[in-house]
Amino acid sequence: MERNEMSIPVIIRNLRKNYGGIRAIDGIDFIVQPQQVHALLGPNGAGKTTTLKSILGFVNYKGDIKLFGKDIDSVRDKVAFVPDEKNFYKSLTGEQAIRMCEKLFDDFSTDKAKEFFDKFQLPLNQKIGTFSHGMKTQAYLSLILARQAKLYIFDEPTWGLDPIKRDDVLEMIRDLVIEGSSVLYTSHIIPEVERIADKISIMHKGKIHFSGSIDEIKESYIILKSEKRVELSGYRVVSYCKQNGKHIYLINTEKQNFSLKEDHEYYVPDLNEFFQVVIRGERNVL
Ligand SMILES: Nc1ncnc2c1ncn2[C@@H]1O[C@H](COP(=O)(O)OP(=O)(O)OP(=O)(O)O)[C@@H](O)[C@H]1O
Repeated sequence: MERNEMSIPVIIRNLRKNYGGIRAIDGIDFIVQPQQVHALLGPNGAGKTTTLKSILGFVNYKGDIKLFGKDIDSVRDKVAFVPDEKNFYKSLTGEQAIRMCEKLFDDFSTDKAKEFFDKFQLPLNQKIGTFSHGMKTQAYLSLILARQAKLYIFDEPTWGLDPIKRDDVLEMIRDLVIEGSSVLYTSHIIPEVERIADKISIMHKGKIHFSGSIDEIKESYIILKSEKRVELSGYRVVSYCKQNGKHIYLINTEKQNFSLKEDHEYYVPDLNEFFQVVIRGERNVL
């Protein structure tokens, strides 16, 4: 093992996972760097949850996953996660769940957990199984954020939350990296990703199609939209799709001066436009 791998929260190399005949993950690589919020962004069925389950050792997989240079079982106490299915504490009240976490996790703060329950206005004496979807999400977040983990993994952490709670949770996630931890989370909500992610991996049909920052998107790509097909030989067209009757080209302009004689509409894409062309064009743009 290289020495510096021990400081890297997640390294994934050639991860593959099949469920019977379904190829859920098709050879992905990515790295979660220290003190970064890394978002795994993709449409339904992209393989995001399966990637998290593989990292956490909840499913068998092929390929290599290292957390702080080690296998998950050696570092489990440094990793806190909110799963996609929130059934674990359903027969417990908030109070009982907090007591259980106290016993389970050395890094758990009872005071912090109670503060979060209070902040989210969750009753401590009601069974978590009777909570609404949004309340369950908040209860799980309260129990996880009360830990002092080195790596936090969230599967759709804002699922079912109202806009105010969503904003609070996004701020809490940002605070984790300010305090020195690292975060990997899944989402398909682009404005949320735009707000808090340092790095974004776009996943579709089991593959990572882009991994980088919003600044890298803005510095290295343009979108060209046209009513008719455009001759772009000589340019690096990395993805193409047709939408609302328009031809849309995603062009990598790195180390190239982009100039067209004809009067075409072209501009620097925001994350939403970039995501749409990558996914609709089904291209790996790296
Ligand atoms: N237990 C399972 N058995 C069989 N197929 C599965 C299982 N879990 C996931 N899959 C399949 O693997 C693929 C990836 O699913 P996954 O849940 O990882 O996607 P996702 O990106 O998290 O989707 P979503 O955003 O809708 O939650 C899908 O085709 C899904 O049907």
